[in-house]
Amino acid sequence: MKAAKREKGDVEKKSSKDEEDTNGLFASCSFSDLGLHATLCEHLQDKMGFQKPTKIQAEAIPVAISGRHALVKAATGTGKTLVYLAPIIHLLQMRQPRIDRSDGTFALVLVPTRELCMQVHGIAQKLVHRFHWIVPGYIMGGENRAKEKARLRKGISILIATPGRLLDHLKNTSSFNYSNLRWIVFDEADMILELGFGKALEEILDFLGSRAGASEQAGNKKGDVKKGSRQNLLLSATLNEKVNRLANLSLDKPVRIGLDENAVSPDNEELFIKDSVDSYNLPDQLLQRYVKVPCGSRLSVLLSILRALFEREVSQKVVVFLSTCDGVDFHYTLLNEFKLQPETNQSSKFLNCKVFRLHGNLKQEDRAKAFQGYKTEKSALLLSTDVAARGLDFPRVRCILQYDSPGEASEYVHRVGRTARLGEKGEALLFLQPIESAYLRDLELHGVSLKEYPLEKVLDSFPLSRQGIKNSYKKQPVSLEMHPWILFLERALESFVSSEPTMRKLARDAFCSWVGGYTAHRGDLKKIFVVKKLHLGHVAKSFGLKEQPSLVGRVQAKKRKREEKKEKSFKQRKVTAKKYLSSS
Ligand SMILES: Nc1ncnc2c1ncn2[C@@H]1O[C@H](COP(=O)(O)OP(=O)(O)OP(=O)(O)O)[C@@H](O)[C@H]1O
Repeated sequence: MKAAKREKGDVEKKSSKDEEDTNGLFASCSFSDLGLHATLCEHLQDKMGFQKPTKIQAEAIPVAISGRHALVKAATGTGKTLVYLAPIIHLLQMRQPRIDRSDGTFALVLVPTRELCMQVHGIAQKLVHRFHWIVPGYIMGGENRAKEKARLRKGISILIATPGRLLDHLKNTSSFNYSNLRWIVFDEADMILELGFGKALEEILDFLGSRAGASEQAGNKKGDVKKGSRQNLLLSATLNEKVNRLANLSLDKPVRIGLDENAVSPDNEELFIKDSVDSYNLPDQLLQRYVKVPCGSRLSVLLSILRALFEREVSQKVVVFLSTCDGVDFHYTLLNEFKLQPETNQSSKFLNCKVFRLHGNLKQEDRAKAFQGYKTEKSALLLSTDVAARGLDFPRVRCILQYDSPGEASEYVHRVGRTARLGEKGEALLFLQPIESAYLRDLELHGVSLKEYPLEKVLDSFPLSRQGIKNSYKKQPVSLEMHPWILFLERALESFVSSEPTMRKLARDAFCSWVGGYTAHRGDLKKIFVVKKLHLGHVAKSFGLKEQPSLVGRVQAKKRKREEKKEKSFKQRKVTAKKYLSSS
């Protein structure tokens, strides 16, 4: 019998899920029907528990094997990573003579975030298990450049990279050998562009000699890149017209997969996607709801919902999306330290679960720890900015809370896409203030419609007698702001935040950043998220503050700090220049 040993406990679960295929996600063919090498198919099945390809894999893998350029759009969690990694590994392992590290990089995968970089690298490592001569590696912001240089010098066959760091090495690492480069993959292409890497990508394409129509690549210092056999792939769950320029620059007569007929323009070679309002596919089994909460009650409602979720099911994973790094830090500390007052006879933590945080201002090692930690934990809460919104595949996430609303509808789609992956159950809850209701209509334009969350029922479920509160309110309906549980929690939160100087500082910083973030909405969303309509005192209350911190003072202090910093580095430069001049 074949090596039937399973690597992971959940492999078995996946296999049976695949066989059932209640969601029609899987194709009826096998991986070998797609033309993949037998050893790779065996590994996919026996070691990774992938019994059958998903529909998007069945459609796109043969195209990728054929060598054609492709634009691939498919819902979140449908297995797009394998769409490019499997064909690349299949074609690389076939090469005779066998490829060697000294041949340098054959495939380049560009991703928008560091966590996605690590994740794709992890999958590539699993897939090359039986092909030890193929070496995956990654380079990304926040990592040690010298160590990366050493790894590039040794040779990396499949290189996964974030754009900024890749460009850095293209410019500064002379031993980086990409003369055999055959594939460039843009995973989450629209996000890479959203993050402002458009120009960097163009420079990268120039360096790699992969800009469409380039005769001899301008600025390619290597100049010896073998051309003609390039294949580029562009993928995302939300490919929209914003990627047209990149598609034009990097793709040659691409096959369009998963883009509906109306969204493509067959007569215009240059316009790959022509949708003005894009409609997005979301998993059918995803339960999507919204809850309208007046600003001042947001924090206590968030805490109540989280508590209800973890009380309902002790072992589960939840992600809360927030708009700013300061917001994540404040809520992270609060959730780790807040306890209901002793008068309630309850001194344990308010939320009985492990809490992780992820955002771009954390040190790289803390980011990596949080990413790995949340991934392996069976029951935990992750508080994150949008760094976790794209591509991350945390197993068994049951619920996504969008506490701060996303920007464009595409961001909504990616955030909720962290749950209900590959046929799993999942629910998503969007927080809105009553003044932001129009956002629901914006989502509807993109084919996304949400039901209302039964907040009152959840709040009423808290045993108020435990808190020493009379539950006579039940006799007559009260507004959310007057709900005894909410009033009780608000008081407890305010007294907790005001009694702890660290908490107060975190709350003030989070408040200021939140208001800043609110003003940053773009385009039509500016008409929905109008900062002037906000009651800043209520915003302050949503950070447990009794009074609204002064935004003006804060802005001035920030400016002063910036100027002090500038001054200091200018003085330092002067000293260094003086030293240099006197020694020469
Ligand atoms: N054929 C398959 N059979 C079983 N599981 C699979 C198969 N293909 C992929 N998976 C698993 O499905 C999950 C989602 O895959 P992946 O992360 O590639 O999705 P995605 O489409 O890239 O999602 P996103 O758009 O969010 O980035 C992963 O856990 C992956 O291991």
